[in-house]
Amino acid sequence: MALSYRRIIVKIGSNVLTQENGMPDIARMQHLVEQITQLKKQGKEVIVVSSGAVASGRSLIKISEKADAVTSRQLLAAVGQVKLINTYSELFSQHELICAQVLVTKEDFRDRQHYLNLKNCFQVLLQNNVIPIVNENDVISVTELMFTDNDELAGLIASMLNADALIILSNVNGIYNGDPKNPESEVITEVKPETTGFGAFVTTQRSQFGRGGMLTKSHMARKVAQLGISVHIANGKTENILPKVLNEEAVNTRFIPSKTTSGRKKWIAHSENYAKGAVQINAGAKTALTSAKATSLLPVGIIKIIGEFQKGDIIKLLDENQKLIGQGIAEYSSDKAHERLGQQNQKPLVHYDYLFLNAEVG
Ligand SMILES: Nc1ncnc2c1ncn2[C@@H]1O[C@H](COP(=O)(O)OP(=O)(O)O)[C@@H](O)[C@H]1O
Ligand SMILES: N[C@@H](CCC(=O)OP(=O)(O)O)C(=O)O
Repeated sequence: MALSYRRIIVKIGSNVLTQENGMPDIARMQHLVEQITQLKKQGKEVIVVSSGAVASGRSLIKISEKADAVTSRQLLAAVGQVKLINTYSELFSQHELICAQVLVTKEDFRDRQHYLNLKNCFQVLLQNNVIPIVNENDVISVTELMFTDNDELAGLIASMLNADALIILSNVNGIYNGDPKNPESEVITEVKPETTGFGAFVTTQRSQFGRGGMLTKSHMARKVAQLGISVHIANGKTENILPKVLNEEAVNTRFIPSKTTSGRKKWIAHSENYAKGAVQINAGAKTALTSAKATSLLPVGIIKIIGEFQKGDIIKLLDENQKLIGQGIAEYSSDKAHERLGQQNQKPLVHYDYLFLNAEVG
Protein backbone atom coordinates (compact mmCIF):
# COMPACT_ATOMS: atom_id res chain seq x y z
CA MET A 1 0.00 0.00 0.00
CA ALA A 2 1.34 3.43 -0.93
CA LEU A 3 2.21 5.89 1.85
CA SER A 4 -0.06 8.90 1.45
CA TYR A 5 2.29 11.76 2.35
CA ARG A 6 1.34 15.16 0.95
CA ARG A 7 4.19 17.42 2.04
CA ILE A 8 7.59 15.76 1.74
CA ILE A 9 11.09 16.99 2.54
CA VAL A 10 13.73 15.19 0.46
CA LYS A 11 17.27 15.52 1.83
CA ILE A 12 19.97 14.64 -0.67
CA GLY A 13 23.39 13.94 0.85
CA SER A 14 26.73 14.90 -0.70
CA ASN A 15 27.54 11.28 -1.48
CA VAL A 16 24.44 10.81 -3.56
CA LEU A 17 25.41 13.71 -5.81
CA THR A 18 29.11 13.01 -5.92
CA GLN A 19 31.07 10.54 -8.02
CA GLU A 20 33.94 8.61 -6.46
CA ASN A 21 36.45 11.11 -7.85
CA GLY A 22 34.70 13.95 -5.96
CA MET A 23 33.06 15.44 -9.06
CA PRO A 24 29.31 16.10 -9.22
CA ASP A 25 27.16 13.28 -10.59
CA ILE A 26 24.87 15.11 -13.02
CA ALA A 27 23.17 11.91 -14.23
CA ARG A 28 22.14 11.14 -10.64
CA MET A 29 20.80 14.68 -10.20
CA GLN A 30 18.83 14.34 -13.42
CA HIS A 31 17.26 11.10 -12.22
CA LEU A 32 16.35 12.62 -8.84
CA VAL A 33 14.77 15.62 -10.57
CA GLU A 34 12.68 13.20 -12.69
CA GLN A 35 11.48 11.43 -9.55
CA ILE A 36 10.61 14.71 -7.80
CA THR A 37 8.73 15.81 -10.92
CA GLN A 38 6.67 12.61 -10.71
CA LEU A 39 5.79 13.41 -7.09
CA LYS A 40 4.78 16.94 -8.09
CA LYS A 41 2.53 15.50 -10.79
CA GLN A 42 0.81 13.43 -8.10
CA GLY A 43 -0.05 16.71 -6.34
CA LYS A 44 2.56 16.41 -3.58
CA GLU A 45 4.51 19.35 -2.20
CA VAL A 46 8.26 18.72 -2.27
CA ILE A 47 10.98 20.68 -0.52
CA VAL A 48 14.53 19.62 -1.35
CA VAL A 49 17.41 20.00 1.08
CA SER A 50 20.45 19.45 -1.09
CA SER A 51 24.11 19.19 -0.16
CA GLY A 52 26.65 19.24 -2.96
CA ALA A 53 27.90 22.83 -3.11
CA VAL A 54 31.42 21.88 -2.06
CA ALA A 55 31.50 18.96 -4.52
CA SER A 56 30.30 21.23 -7.34
CA GLY A 57 32.96 23.80 -6.43
CA ARG A 58 35.61 21.12 -6.70
CA SER A 59 34.71 20.64 -10.36
CA LEU A 60 35.23 24.34 -11.07
CA ILE A 61 38.19 25.56 -9.10
CA LYS A 62 41.43 24.17 -7.75
CA ILE A 63 42.24 25.15 -4.20
CA SER A 64 45.68 26.13 -3.05
CA GLU A 65 47.36 23.57 -0.85
CA LYS A 66 48.19 26.38 1.56
CA ALA A 67 44.54 27.33 2.19
CA ASP A 68 43.13 26.15 5.52
CA ALA A 69 40.09 23.84 5.66
CA VAL A 70 37.58 26.57 6.56
CA THR A 71 38.71 28.95 3.80
CA SER A 72 38.82 26.15 1.23
CA ARG A 73 35.28 25.11 2.11
CA GLN A 74 34.08 28.72 1.80
CA LEU A 75 35.70 29.07 -1.61
CA LEU A 76 34.40 25.75 -2.94
CA ALA A 77 30.89 26.26 -1.58
CA ALA A 78 30.60 29.89 -2.79
CA VAL A 79 31.59 28.89 -6.31
CA GLY A 80 29.87 25.50 -6.23
CA GLN A 81 26.45 26.60 -4.97
CA VAL A 82 25.99 28.66 -8.15
CA LYS A 83 26.62 25.60 -10.29
CA LEU A 84 24.51 23.34 -8.06
CA ILE A 85 21.45 25.56 -8.20
CA ASN A 86 21.91 26.29 -11.91
CA THR A 87 22.01 22.57 -12.62
CA TYR A 88 18.80 22.02 -10.61
CA SER A 89 17.19 25.01 -12.32
CA GLU A 90 18.05 23.70 -15.81
CA LEU A 91 16.94 20.17 -15.00
CA PHE A 92 13.61 21.25 -13.48
CA SER A 93 12.93 23.66 -16.35
CA GLN A 94 13.04 20.67 -18.72
CA HIS A 95 9.90 19.54 -16.85
CA GLU A 96 8.45 23.07 -16.81
CA LEU A 97 9.01 23.42 -13.10
CA ILE A 98 10.58 26.34 -11.26
CA CYS A 99 12.90 25.91 -8.31
CA ALA A 100 14.17 28.47 -5.80
CA GLN A 101 17.38 28.78 -3.82
CA VAL A 102 17.00 29.09 -0.04
CA LEU A 103 20.28 29.43 1.84
CA VAL A 104 20.04 29.44 5.61
CA THR A 105 22.23 29.63 8.68
CA LYS A 106 21.69 28.51 12.24
CA GLU A 107 20.97 32.13 13.09
CA ASP A 108 17.80 31.99 11.00
CA PHE A 109 16.30 29.53 13.48
CA ARG A 110 17.36 31.61 16.45
CA ASP A 111 14.33 33.61 17.36
CA ARG A 112 10.65 33.22 16.72
CA GLN A 113 10.50 36.18 14.32
CA HIS A 114 13.30 34.91 12.04
CA TYR A 115 11.71 31.50 12.17
CA LEU A 116 8.32 32.83 11.12
CA ASN A 117 9.85 34.93 8.30
CA LEU A 118 11.57 31.86 6.90
CA LYS A 119 8.39 29.83 7.25
CA ASN A 120 6.45 32.53 5.41
CA CYS A 121 8.93 32.42 2.54
CA PHE A 122 8.50 28.64 2.19
CA GLN A 123 4.76 29.02 2.24
CA VAL A 124 4.72 31.54 -0.60
CA LEU A 125 7.07 29.36 -2.67
CA LEU A 126 4.86 26.31 -2.17
CA GLN A 127 1.68 28.26 -2.92
CA ASN A 128 3.26 29.25 -6.24
CA ASN A 129 4.21 25.66 -7.07
CA VAL A 130 7.93 26.46 -6.76
CA ILE A 131 10.33 23.77 -5.47
CA PRO A 132 12.52 25.21 -2.71
CA ILE A 133 16.10 23.90 -2.81
CA VAL A 134 17.62 24.50 0.58
CA ASN A 135 21.26 24.37 1.62
CA GLU A 136 23.28 25.79 4.45
CA ASN A 137 24.86 29.14 3.61
CA ASP A 138 28.37 27.70 3.79
CA VAL A 139 29.96 31.06 3.01
CA ILE A 140 29.12 32.52 6.39
CA SER A 141 28.37 29.35 8.38
CA VAL A 142 31.76 28.39 9.69
CA THR A 143 32.97 26.59 12.83
CA GLU A 144 30.52 26.91 15.72
CA LEU A 145 27.94 28.70 13.55
CA MET A 146 27.51 25.60 11.40
CA PHE A 147 24.66 23.10 11.56
CA THR A 148 26.03 19.69 12.48
CA ASP A 149 25.16 18.81 8.90
CA ASN A 150 22.32 19.13 6.42
CA ASP A 151 20.45 16.32 8.19
CA GLU A 152 20.00 18.67 11.15
CA LEU A 153 18.87 21.41 8.76
CA ALA A 154 16.42 19.04 7.01
CA GLY A 155 14.95 18.06 10.39
CA LEU A 156 14.43 21.72 11.29
CA ILE A 157 12.71 22.43 7.98
CA ALA A 158 10.50 19.32 8.28
CA SER A 159 9.29 20.43 11.68
CA MET A 160 8.95 24.09 10.63
CA LEU A 161 6.76 23.14 7.68
CA ASN A 162 4.80 20.46 9.48
CA ALA A 163 5.80 17.99 6.78
CA ASP A 164 4.19 14.58 6.58
CA ALA A 165 7.52 12.93 5.84
CA LEU A 166 11.24 13.49 5.66
CA ILE A 167 13.13 11.23 3.27
CA ILE A 168 16.89 11.25 3.83
CA LEU A 169 18.76 9.99 0.81
CA SER A 170 22.24 8.75 1.60
CA ASN A 171 24.60 6.14 0.13
CA VAL A 172 23.37 3.27 2.34
CA ASN A 173 20.03 1.42 2.30
CA GLY A 174 19.23 2.56 5.86
CA ILE A 175 20.55 1.94 9.36
CA TYR A 176 22.18 -1.48 9.54
CA ASN A 177 22.32 -3.66 12.64
CA GLY A 178 26.11 -3.85 12.20
CA ASP A 179 28.82 -2.56 9.89
CA PRO A 180 27.07 -1.69 6.60
CA LYS A 181 29.99 -3.29 4.73
CA ASN A 182 29.54 -6.62 6.50
CA PRO A 183 27.29 -8.83 4.28
CA GLU A 184 25.69 -10.30 7.40
CA SER A 185 24.39 -6.92 8.55
CA GLU A 186 20.76 -6.17 7.83
CA VAL A 187 18.81 -2.95 7.54
CA ILE A 188 16.61 -2.12 10.53
CA THR A 189 13.37 -1.51 8.66
CA GLU A 190 11.31 0.05 11.43
CA VAL A 191 12.08 2.19 14.46
CA LYS A 192 9.03 2.80 16.64
CA PRO A 193 8.85 5.63 19.20
CA GLU A 194 9.30 3.04 21.95
CA THR A 195 12.14 1.11 20.20
CA THR A 196 15.33 1.08 22.23
CA GLY A 197 18.79 -0.31 21.63
CA PHE A 198 19.21 0.39 17.91
CA GLY A 199 21.56 3.32 18.64
CA ALA A 200 24.25 0.81 19.62
CA PHE A 201 24.67 -0.18 15.95
CA VAL A 202 25.32 3.33 14.74
CA THR A 203 29.01 4.22 14.59
CA THR A 204 30.71 7.56 14.07
CA GLN A 205 31.93 6.25 10.73
CA ARG A 206 30.80 8.30 7.76
CA SER A 207 31.06 8.18 4.03
CA GLN A 208 33.80 9.80 1.96
CA PHE A 209 32.14 13.18 1.46
CA GLY A 210 29.53 13.21 4.25
CA ARG A 211 29.76 15.51 7.25
CA GLY A 212 27.65 14.24 10.13
CA GLY A 213 27.36 10.51 9.49
CA MET A 214 24.63 8.13 10.64
CA LEU A 215 24.80 9.26 14.25
CA THR A 216 23.33 12.70 13.57
CA LYS A 217 20.83 11.15 11.15
CA SER A 218 19.48 8.81 13.81
CA HIS A 219 19.40 11.49 16.53
CA MET A 220 17.58 13.85 14.24
CA ALA A 221 15.24 11.16 12.85
CA ARG A 222 14.19 10.18 16.36
CA LYS A 223 13.46 13.76 17.32
CA VAL A 224 11.55 14.54 14.13
CA ALA A 225 9.46 11.34 14.42
CA GLN A 226 8.68 12.36 17.99
CA LEU A 227 7.13 15.50 16.50
CA GLY A 228 4.70 13.45 14.43
CA ILE A 229 6.64 13.31 11.14
CA SER A 230 7.61 10.02 9.41
CA VAL A 231 11.31 9.77 8.64
CA HIS A 232 12.87 7.41 6.09
CA ILE A 233 16.58 6.81 5.57
CA ALA A 234 17.09 5.31 2.11
CA ASN A 235 19.67 4.90 -0.63
CA GLY A 236 19.64 7.84 -3.06
CA LYS A 237 21.71 5.82 -5.54
CA THR A 238 18.98 3.21 -6.00
CA GLU A 239 16.97 3.74 -9.19
CA ASN A 240 13.53 5.29 -8.58
CA ILE A 241 14.12 5.30 -4.84
CA LEU A 242 11.49 7.97 -4.08
CA PRO A 243 8.50 6.17 -5.65
CA LYS A 244 9.85 2.89 -4.27
CA VAL A 245 9.96 4.26 -0.70
CA LEU A 246 6.46 5.69 -1.06
CA ASN A 247 5.12 2.42 -2.50
CA GLU A 248 6.92 0.47 0.22
CA GLU A 249 8.94 -1.38 -2.41
CA ALA A 250 12.46 -0.47 -1.24
CA VAL A 251 14.46 -1.55 1.78
CA ASN A 252 14.89 1.48 4.05
CA THR A 253 14.73 2.48 7.70
CA ARG A 254 11.43 4.05 8.64
CA PHE A 255 10.95 5.95 11.89
CA ILE A 256 7.30 5.65 12.84
CA PRO A 257 5.95 9.00 14.07
CA SER A 258 4.47 9.66 17.51
CA LYS A 259 1.15 11.41 17.69
CA THR A 260 1.33 15.02 16.55
CA THR A 261 2.75 17.88 18.54
CA SER A 262 1.83 21.59 18.40
CA GLY A 263 3.78 24.03 16.21
CA ARG A 264 4.98 25.83 19.30
CA LYS A 265 6.41 22.65 20.78
CA LYS A 266 8.11 21.89 17.47
CA TRP A 267 9.88 25.22 17.63
CA ILE A 268 10.90 24.64 21.26
CA ALA A 269 12.14 21.15 20.35
CA HIS A 270 14.76 22.65 18.08
CA SER A 271 15.71 25.60 20.28
CA GLU A 272 18.16 23.81 22.56
CA ASN A 273 21.14 25.71 21.15
CA TYR A 274 19.52 29.05 21.86
CA ALA A 275 18.82 28.51 25.55
CA LYS A 276 19.75 31.45 27.75
CA GLY A 277 20.02 29.47 30.98
CA ALA A 278 19.22 26.16 32.62
CA VAL A 279 17.57 24.64 35.65
CA GLN A 280 18.48 21.44 37.40
CA ILE A 281 15.52 19.45 38.62
CA ASN A 282 15.22 16.73 41.23
CA ALA A 283 14.32 13.09 40.60
CA GLY A 284 10.69 13.58 41.64
CA ALA A 285 10.20 16.40 39.15
CA LYS A 286 11.86 14.32 36.41
CA THR A 287 9.52 11.40 37.07
CA ALA A 288 6.50 13.72 37.03
CA LEU A 289 7.53 15.46 33.80
CA THR A 290 8.33 12.25 31.94
CA SER A 291 5.14 10.48 33.02
CA ALA A 292 2.23 10.13 30.59
CA LYS A 293 0.34 12.94 32.38
CA ALA A 294 0.81 16.55 31.14
CA THR A 295 2.82 18.24 33.91
CA SER A 296 4.34 21.72 34.22
CA LEU A 297 7.66 22.38 35.96
CA LEU A 298 7.08 23.83 39.44
CA PRO A 299 9.75 25.60 41.55
CA VAL A 300 9.40 22.91 44.23
CA GLY A 301 11.14 20.44 41.90
CA ILE A 302 14.03 22.77 40.98
CA ILE A 303 17.33 22.38 42.82
CA LYS A 304 19.54 24.83 40.95
CA ILE A 305 19.27 27.76 38.55
CA ILE A 306 22.13 28.16 36.10
CA GLY A 307 22.77 31.44 34.26
CA GLU A 308 20.43 34.37 33.80
CA PHE A 309 17.23 34.42 31.81
CA GLN A 310 14.17 36.59 31.30
CA LYS A 311 10.49 35.74 30.93
CA GLY A 312 10.03 34.23 27.45
CA ASP A 313 13.59 32.91 27.09
CA ILE A 314 14.31 29.28 26.25
CA ILE A 315 15.85 27.40 29.19
CA LYS A 316 17.30 23.90 29.38
CA LEU A 317 16.10 21.31 31.88
CA LEU A 318 18.83 19.13 33.39
CA ASP A 319 18.41 16.19 35.70
CA GLU A 320 20.43 15.58 38.88
CA ASN A 321 23.23 14.06 36.75
CA GLN A 322 23.39 17.16 34.51
CA LYS A 323 21.80 15.20 31.68
CA LEU A 324 19.73 17.34 29.31
CA ILE A 325 16.14 16.14 29.44
CA GLY A 326 14.45 18.91 27.47
CA GLN A 327 13.84 22.60 27.13
CA GLY A 328 11.01 25.07 27.57
CA ILE A 329 10.04 28.72 27.77
CA ALA A 330 10.50 30.43 31.12
CA GLU A 331 7.31 31.98 32.54
CA TYR A 332 9.41 34.36 34.66
CA SER A 333 13.01 35.54 35.06
CA SER A 334 15.91 33.75 36.78
CA ASP A 335 15.76 36.39 39.56
CA LYS A 336 12.15 35.46 40.38
CA ALA A 337 12.99 31.75 40.01
CA HIS A 338 15.76 32.15 42.62
CA GLU A 339 13.22 33.67 45.07
CA ARG A 340 10.82 30.73 44.53
CA LEU A 341 13.42 27.93 44.34
CA GLY A 342 12.27 24.76 46.15
CA GLN A 343 9.06 26.41 47.38
CA GLN A 344 5.61 24.86 47.22
CA ASN A 345 2.46 26.52 45.85
CA GLN A 346 4.30 28.70 43.33
CA LYS A 347 3.46 29.37 39.68
CA PRO A 348 5.12 26.93 37.21
CA LEU A 349 8.45 28.12 35.82
CA VAL A 350 7.73 26.21 32.59
CA HIS A 351 4.15 25.52 31.60
CA TYR A 352 3.44 22.13 29.99
CA ASP A 353 2.37 23.79 26.71
CA TYR A 354 5.80 25.39 26.46
CA LEU A 355 7.82 22.34 27.40
CA PHE A 356 9.54 19.82 25.14
CA LEU A 357 11.14 16.66 26.53
CA ASN A 358 13.78 14.81 24.51
CA ALA A 359 13.35 11.14 23.62
CA GLU A 360 16.16 8.69 24.27
CA VAL A 361 18.08 8.06 21.04
CA GLY A 362 18.40 4.37 21.25
N1 LIG B 1 24.71 1.27 11.53
C1 LIG B 1 24.97 1.96 10.39
N2 LIG B 1 24.19 1.77 9.30
C2 LIG B 1 24.41 2.45 8.14
N3 LIG B 1 25.39 3.37 7.98
C3 LIG B 1 26.20 3.64 9.03
C4 LIG B 1 26.02 2.96 10.29
N4 LIG B 1 26.95 3.43 11.15
C5 LIG B 1 27.67 4.36 10.47
N5 LIG B 1 27.26 4.51 9.18
C6 LIG B 1 27.85 5.42 8.17
O1 LIG B 1 27.00 6.53 7.85
C7 LIG B 1 27.23 6.92 6.48
C8 LIG B 1 26.13 7.84 5.95
O2 LIG B 1 26.20 9.13 6.54
P1 LIG B 1 26.97 10.37 5.84
O3 LIG B 1 28.36 10.00 5.56
O4 LIG B 1 26.77 11.59 6.68
O5 LIG B 1 26.21 10.51 4.44
P2 LIG B 1 25.42 11.71 3.71
O6 LIG B 1 26.41 12.41 2.88
O7 LIG B 1 24.39 11.00 2.92
O8 LIG B 1 24.80 12.60 4.75
C9 LIG B 1 27.34 5.59 5.81
O9 LIG B 1 27.96 5.67 4.53
C10 LIG B 1 28.13 4.74 6.82
O10 LIG B 1 29.51 4.86 6.57
N1 LIG C 1 26.45 22.38 2.72
C1 LIG C 1 27.42 21.39 2.28
C2 LIG C 1 27.00 19.98 2.69
C3 LIG C 1 27.16 19.67 4.14
C4 LIG C 1 26.56 18.33 4.58
O1 LIG C 1 25.95 18.27 5.63
O2 LIG C 1 26.72 17.23 3.77
P1 LIG C 1 26.01 15.80 4.03
O3 LIG C 1 26.51 15.21 5.32
O4 LIG C 1 26.40 14.99 2.87
O5 LIG C 1 24.54 16.03 4.01
C5 LIG C 1 27.51 21.40 0.75
O6 LIG C 1 26.56 21.80 0.08
O7 LIG C 1 28.54 20.95 0.23
